[in-house]
Amino acid sequence: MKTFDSLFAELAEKATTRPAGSGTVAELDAGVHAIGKKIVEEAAEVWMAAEHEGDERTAEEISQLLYHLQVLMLARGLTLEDVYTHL
Ligand SMILES: N=c1c2ncn([C@@H]3O[C@H](COP(=O)(O)OP(=O)(O)OP(=O)(O)O)[C@@H](O)[C@H]3O)c2ncn1[C@@H]1O[C@H](COP(=O)(O)O)[C@@H](O)[C@H]1O
Repeated sequence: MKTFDSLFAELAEKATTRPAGSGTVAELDAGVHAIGKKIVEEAAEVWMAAEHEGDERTAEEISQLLYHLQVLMLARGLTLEDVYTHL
């Protein structure tokens, strides 16, 4: 099972090697503005799932939000440590 840290390592590797067909690479190429819009969209889906759907759907939406947050971190050149220092 992936963790937040292992997913970040995987995405950082993809950002460097840029494999064909990677959604992460496509999202990075779309830029911070597009990624930010995706984060807002996913955050709303988390909210709606938590209020109106079950635990499984809510967990799935949260995972997607975490993914897009990590892509934004990579787009900005932020590391996990940069974020963890504020926790
Ligand atoms: N965890 C995720 C992940 N969560 C969300 N997403 C992307 O976010 C989209 C979800 O957006 P939506 O909520 O709008 O769902 P949707 O409407 O069904 O999808 P779209 O119409 O937006 O494509 C998915 O289609 C994926 O493109 C993710 N894409 C990738 N990952 C992980 O990242 C790894 C690397 O992915 P690639 O870069 O594509 O190889 C994968 O192995 C996965 O583990």
